[in-house]
Amino acid sequence: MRSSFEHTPKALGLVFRSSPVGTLGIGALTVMNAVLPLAIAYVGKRIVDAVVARDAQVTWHWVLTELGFVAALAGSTQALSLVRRIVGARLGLDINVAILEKATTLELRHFEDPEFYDRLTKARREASSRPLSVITRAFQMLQSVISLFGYAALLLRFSGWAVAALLLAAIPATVAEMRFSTQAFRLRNWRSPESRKLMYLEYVLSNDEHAKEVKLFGLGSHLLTRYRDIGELFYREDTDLSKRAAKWAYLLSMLATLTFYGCYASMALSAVRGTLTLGDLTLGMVAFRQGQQAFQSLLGAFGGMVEDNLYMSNLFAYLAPLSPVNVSAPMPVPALPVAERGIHFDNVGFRYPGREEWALRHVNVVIPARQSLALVGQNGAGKTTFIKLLTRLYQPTEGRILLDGKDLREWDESDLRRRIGVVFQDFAQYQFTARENVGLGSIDDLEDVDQVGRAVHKGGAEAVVASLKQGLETPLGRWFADGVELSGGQWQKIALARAFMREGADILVLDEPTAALDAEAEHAVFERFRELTRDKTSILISHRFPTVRMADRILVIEHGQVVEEGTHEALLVRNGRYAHLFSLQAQGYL
Ligand SMILES: Nc1ncnc2c1ncn2[C@@H]1O[C@H](COP(=O)(O)OP(=O)(O)OP(=O)(O)O)[C@@H](O)[C@H]1O
Repeated sequence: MRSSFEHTPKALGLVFRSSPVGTLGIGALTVMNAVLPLAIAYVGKRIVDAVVARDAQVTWHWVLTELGFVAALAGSTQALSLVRRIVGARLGLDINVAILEKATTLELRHFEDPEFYDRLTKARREASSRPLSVITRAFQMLQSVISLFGYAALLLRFSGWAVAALLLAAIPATVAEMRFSTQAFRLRNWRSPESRKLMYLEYVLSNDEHAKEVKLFGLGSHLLTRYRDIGELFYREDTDLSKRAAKWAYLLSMLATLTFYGCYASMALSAVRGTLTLGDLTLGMVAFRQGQQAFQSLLGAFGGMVEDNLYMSNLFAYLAPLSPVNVSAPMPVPALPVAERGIHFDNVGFRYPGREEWALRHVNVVIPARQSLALVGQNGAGKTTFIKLLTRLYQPTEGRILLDGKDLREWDESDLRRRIGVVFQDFAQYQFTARENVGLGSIDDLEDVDQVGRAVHKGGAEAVVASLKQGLETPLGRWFADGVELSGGQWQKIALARAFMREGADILVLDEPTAALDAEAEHAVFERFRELTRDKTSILISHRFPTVRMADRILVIEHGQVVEEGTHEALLVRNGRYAHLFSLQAQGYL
């Protein structure tokens, strides 16, 4: 039971911090909504008594009083729903911001971890509405308790049995409701991976990125069938549960109705016998029925709280501090003669989370400052992984990486980011303006048009920008009005320019961002890149040898290990793996 409510105080805190005045407003209006119906019931009795006594003046007086109360109740009910909407809107925004804020602090491994992704989806799904629901229900419970005590006090004047019957008859229905809401929660949580599949299929079927392939390969009906199959399964499960819940709700509400009519009959007979006035009978009936509703609503709110707490456990699990990365602490490796400035991979090994195989193993590489290095290897050899480790997107599973003699793990995140400029092969295409697409490379200089201009020049994107109607201020991509879609190669030049925004960076990494360029254009880009990075450390990955041979030094990676290294010429003389790959390409096989 305790665990059913453990998130309630946190949720209340969340709502209160989001809208303190609104929360107090909900509290005050809820109390009014509880007290006014009691007053109306009592006034009703006085009206009937005055009518029976044939006293017109008193009747008028009470009728007008009741009118006043009813008007006040209508006002407070409206105000309550208005305040709730306002508080809900504020809270929805605040929680979504908190969820996204958390997302910005996540590591790459979290986004690639399906379990964590599930948690994020679950948190986003209902999180913004549940905390408000908790507070609404808490106040609803308060309102019901006040009403219940009021009606019970009114009823006690006639019969203690009536009060007991009132309370007992509502319990089974509530227990059933609680059970069904727990089952609904379990069902939705359990099928959350399937829900993500559903969302993904929806995405593939409805976005421009996939539209070409979906049409040309005729995937529409196949994907739609998959979508429909999962959707139909969900539909069946949901309707089954709803039907069962409705059946039990009906049966158990009949129990409450029977109790009500039992009491009604007994009080009516007392009135016939003259032991109860007509006013008392009216009051008794109103008190019984409303009391029964208040009690049911109390228990309903209680069940609802249990349900909200279950859903909120998803939100709080997501927002909870993350477990530290499961890797060895900096290893007490004997100090090696490292270059004063430069990068040192010291016996580095890495396994992706949840994978058995090593993506990289026993990598020992020293890259002195200002050297240009090329990584060569077949698909899946581990080249990108090498870059991900160097940029600390992942941390080595074993060994360590030193930058200027200091373990990467000990570097301050922002210092490290400032020093490294990277373009990955799957770089992002932001649906923003050209200036923003470039400027995002150094967020503090987003507005600095001169710096953006310099980066555009270095990235070789001048012609691209010149072809845009509104120049740098042209929105790119097709998502928003007036957006201009670029070709793959043009996007790559924009992404290159983005990397050059970091003017302070002394390590530049290009992970095959030029695949969409023709061989000549790629060569030109790398020549320029080499020129611009003469006094910097540069690392490039390319499958094209004319580009690769420009580097001072080449590493050949195979199955996660460095198998050869040296200059282009030295590697050719060696006549090993590199020479083999080179001759294949020279003959036009690669
Ligand atoms: N996010 C990931 N999660 C699990 N395994 C991964 C992940 N990314 C890569 N791998 C695996 O790690 C190995 C090395 O991949 P990596 O991307 O480093 O290769 P690469 O040499 O850059 O290949 P390519 O030339 O195709 O870009 C591959 O076996 C790949 O399947």
